[in-house]
Amino acid sequence: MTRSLRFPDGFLWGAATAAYQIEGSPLADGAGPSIWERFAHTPGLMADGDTGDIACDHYRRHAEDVRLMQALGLTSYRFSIAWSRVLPEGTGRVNAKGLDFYARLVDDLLEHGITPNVTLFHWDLPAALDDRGGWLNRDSADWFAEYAQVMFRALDDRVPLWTTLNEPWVVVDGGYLRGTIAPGHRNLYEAPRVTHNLLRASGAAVAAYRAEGRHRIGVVFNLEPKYPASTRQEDRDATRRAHAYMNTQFTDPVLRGVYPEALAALYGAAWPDFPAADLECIRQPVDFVGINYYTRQVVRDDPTQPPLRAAGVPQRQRTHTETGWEVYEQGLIDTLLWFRDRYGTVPVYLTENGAAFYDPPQAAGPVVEDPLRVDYLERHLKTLRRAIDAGVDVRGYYAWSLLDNLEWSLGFAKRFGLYHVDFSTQRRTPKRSALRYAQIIASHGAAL
Ligand SMILES: CO[C@H](O)c1c[n+]2c([nH]1)[C@H](O)[C@@H](O)[C@H](O)[C@H]2CO
Repeated sequence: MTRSLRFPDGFLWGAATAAYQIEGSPLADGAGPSIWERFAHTPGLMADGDTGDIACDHYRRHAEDVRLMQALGLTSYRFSIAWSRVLPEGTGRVNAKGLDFYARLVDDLLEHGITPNVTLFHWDLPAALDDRGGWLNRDSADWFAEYAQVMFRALDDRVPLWTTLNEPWVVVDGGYLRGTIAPGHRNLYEAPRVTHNLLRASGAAVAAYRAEGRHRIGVVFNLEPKYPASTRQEDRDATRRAHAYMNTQFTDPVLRGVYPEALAALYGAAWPDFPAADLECIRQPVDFVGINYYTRQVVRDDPTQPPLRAAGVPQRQRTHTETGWEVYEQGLIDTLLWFRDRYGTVPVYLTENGAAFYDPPQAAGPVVEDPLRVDYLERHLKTLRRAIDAGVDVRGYYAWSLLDNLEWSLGFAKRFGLYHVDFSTQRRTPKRSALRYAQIIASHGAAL
């Protein structure tokens, strides 16, 4: 007798996107430039010279895309606000046309029975604020709280789920340590200060929400479980460092009010002495946490890789995605159980999960066949069901992504979408994974 895989009543079935990756028209109707406008137009930084100038043209095709969501039976849609579309200089003047775009999108979603889940910051900081120091400037917490309050006052009557930040780790590691994403810095001393100001900003926005919000607000972390490559003490220590750097550097301050002790040793002289009052702001209680899960990392000691002194060990015996990530669904339940055991019963949404696979060129038929993505989706949803059965309070799942889109500096070649996008015609075509997801949604999981 196989146990039913039905998900709990009220569980949300969603898909996720982000403004700069899908909208296009980045400077339309009075919008100001973001740091991604600058980064993407800097020669040599983007694969194939791809930019978000058009992307999926969602700014103009949003009504069509909401109908695509309805066709799948989605009950929720996670998307981000382009901060500089609403506040062109980042603070002060509000661009009514920018705000109106998001109000119309929210109203359209609600008319189609789709719950909006709104991310305030998905990496596209207004360029005008970067000119004032960006996340290196302690004032960034106030700038973000001001922007958040504008959005709460405009849309909180219709938006039941808000998140402050998407994946602060990626901003810190990619934007300030490795330079692989905007603003493209490579500075060990900047990294922990940016972590701190991002978390301060999130806390300030949550505090602003408590003053007038009527619904729920959280924050989104990418969590990647780390497994030692061997039982050697050096590998176990390296695994602990990698876990602190990528995971608890962010979850512990927000959910426990302290940074992991390992960070001071990891950053050394670059580790600042943060005022205790800052941690009180950062630890503002959240109503839920979004977790983005894609893969795991097997870790070995590597003294040649400062500051982490750790390296990933390829698991060549297993399927990998086009972004080089191992398909490892066990890591999802390991992560969710770890999260619950460490932080208790804070509700969780799986706010991103998906894979880029090479979708072979296909005749322009009604469906793009993507068997590897179907398998990835099924593996992870079955595992999510196991985690819920084990007592983890998971309230929803968001496939990354609704559409093939701009995979940041990797460009358009990495395709994560449930819908294939022909970027020369903007034609959307459902992939087999979209149809399978629709079937799973229609049965509330029983069809898994
Ligand atoms: C480090 O992987 C992260 O969990 C992660 C993966 N992803 C993300 N974060 C971002 O939130 C999305 O904007 C990306 O498009 C998506 C696919 O790469």
